[in-house]
Amino acid sequence: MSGKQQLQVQQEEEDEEAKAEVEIWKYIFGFADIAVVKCAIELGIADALESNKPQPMTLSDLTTALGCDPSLLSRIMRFLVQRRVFGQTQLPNSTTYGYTLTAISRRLVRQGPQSMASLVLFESNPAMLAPWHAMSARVRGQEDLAFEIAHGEDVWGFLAGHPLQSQLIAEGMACDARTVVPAIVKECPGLFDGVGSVVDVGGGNGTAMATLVGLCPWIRGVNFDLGRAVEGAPKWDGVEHVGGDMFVSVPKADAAFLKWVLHDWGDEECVQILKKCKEAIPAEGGKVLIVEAVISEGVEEPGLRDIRLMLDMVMIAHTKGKERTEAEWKSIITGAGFSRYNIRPIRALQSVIEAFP
Ligand SMILES: C[S@@+](CC[C@H](N)C(=O)[O-])C[C@H]1O[C@@H](n2cnc3c(N)ncnc32)[C@H](O)[C@@H]1O
Repeated sequence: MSGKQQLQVQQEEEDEEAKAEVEIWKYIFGFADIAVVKCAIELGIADALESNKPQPMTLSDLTTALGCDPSLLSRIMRFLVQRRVFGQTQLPNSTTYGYTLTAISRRLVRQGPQSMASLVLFESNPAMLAPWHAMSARVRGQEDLAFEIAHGEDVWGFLAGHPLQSQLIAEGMACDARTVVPAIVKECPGLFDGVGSVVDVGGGNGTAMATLVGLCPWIRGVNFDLGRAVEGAPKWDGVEHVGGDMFVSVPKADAAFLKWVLHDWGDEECVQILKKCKEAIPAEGGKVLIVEAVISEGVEEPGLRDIRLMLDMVMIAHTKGKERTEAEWKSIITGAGFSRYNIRPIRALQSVIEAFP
């Protein structure tokens, strides 16, 4: 190696060290992001800004509206403005600044059409954070799931006995359903042509079916989930709630829809669930729509890939499932007896996998 090359290598190493010196702090204090956003939702900061729209709110306005300590609130806002969660703008003819919503904080408005607030509150709930501390034990080979190590039962057993968390998951999943279902309908033209009925298997509180029926009014929707999940669910036009166990049987329909259900389960359970879905749809013209992430090597948009890999870690912490590659999807789909499948990517964490009997 020439002297010049040696100097270049040395410089690169120094740059790498300098970057790492900063980056390591993200891992030390990474929880601050989730905790402060949770705090902002609980305080109702985005809701106050939404109510005052289009006027920005000064610190004094916000302090009065939320009944908060001004000095602490200003530090929270400084942190969140730095992350572009909120914006800050100088008021006309004034030296005072006001806070505004950004594309991120519009998703923190509790009742907003793009709201992801309930999903933040579900994932940051102490019961859902506890299993993260048991990940290493599970990875080292402890048979119990991380969730079981933390709570003594799996997530579904736990939710059955904890109505607050059960409601949080239902509302959290509904946030995703409200954005993903319109993306599916828009980006997969023809997907629901000639489909008269759809059963959403593990459909939670029915938001996905209600959204689908709203966009495709020729569809009769069935929202199928565990009895306790559908008992308290809201009533939706065009959607029938049915309680039951997808490992036993699935209500009949032209198409079965499974969003963020199979990733909660191991391969064996996925094959069992898919077989029950196959029994529920017509052998001719029926299909199963699996709305899940597909982890691929290389071609994924890097930001989405990162979140898909994060979601895979959530699966270790909370379930016995995983995010799957196309080869892994193919294995369980063919294992359940489907003859063919295709994958339709959408602008979301999930793709739509169509599986045909
Ligand atoms: C992660 S949530 C997904 C909810 C919904 N599909 C969505 O994406 O908005 C998984 C759902 O599976 C349901 N589930 C779990 N075990 C089930 C079973 N044995 N039979 C039917 N549903 C079940 C849960 O109650 C929960 O609503």
